[in-house]
Amino acid sequence: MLAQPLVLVDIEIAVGSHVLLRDVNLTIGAGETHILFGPNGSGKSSLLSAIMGLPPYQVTHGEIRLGDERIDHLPVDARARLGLGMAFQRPPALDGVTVKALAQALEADARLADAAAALDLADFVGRDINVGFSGGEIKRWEILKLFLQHPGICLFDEPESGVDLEHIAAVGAAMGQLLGHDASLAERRSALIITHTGFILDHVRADMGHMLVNGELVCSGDPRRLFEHIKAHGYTLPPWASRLGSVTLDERIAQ
Ligand SMILES: Nc1ncnc2c1ncn2[C@@H]1O[C@H](COP(=O)(O)OP(=O)(O)OP(=O)(O)O)[C@@H](O)[C@H]1O
Repeated sequence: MLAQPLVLVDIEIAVGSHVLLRDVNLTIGAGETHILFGPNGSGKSSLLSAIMGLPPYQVTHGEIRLGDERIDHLPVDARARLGLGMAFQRPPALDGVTVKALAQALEADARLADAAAALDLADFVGRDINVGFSGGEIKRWEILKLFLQHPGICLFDEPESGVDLEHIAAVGAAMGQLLGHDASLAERRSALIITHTGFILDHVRADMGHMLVNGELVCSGDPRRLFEHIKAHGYTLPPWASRLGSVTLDERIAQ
């Protein structure tokens, strides 16, 4: 599926009456890869879940657009059909559904063998999805799943966490291949990637980085520079980054 721009306009995300994110404005152009940084509990996974349309995360203000289509009122399956795909941080086990069966349902049999081999999952095609998989195997399966689904825009929730040092390069290389980072911009997939370690920056062409603190996007800028700043100074506002939102970072952290 071809990449399309994903646009978030002034969105607020809540679970029941509890607001988790507010004033989020973000545009990921077709074929672009954006990186999302932020401390634990800042709302990164909630943001990805709300974009994907997963309950209980509700968009209570603003709009999410995929290409020309407004998607924030659509159920998760409709969003998937329009080209959104997500590699989950903690996906469920699917008893009775094998990797091979899902590949067949997605009409992706032809892609299965090579992609599974690249992710060292060739022996897993007959197994039920995530049943008895180790933490690292689950993460590799989530990337393989996106290879089968071929979405136009991929959301990755900490794809490296729990992956050992030998497999981490394979995960990074597979993500780069999935996103088409050796292809022209028109042939690439778009992506929004949550990372704490920054490992993915060695493997994909990241176009933009964003910092999320206390449920608000506070700044954006060059992803490598932003990551180096976070390593040196924590989740503080870099003087060179474009500031977003209406209050200062210190004010936001104090809230
Ligand atoms: N279903 C929910 N009900 C109530 N609160 C929730 C729910 N989901 C998330 N939260 C809260 O929202 C806040 C943000 O959680 P989220 O998982 O999005 O953070 P995160 O930035 O992804 O953190 P981490 O880096 O630790 O994975 C947390 O305080 C969390 O407890």
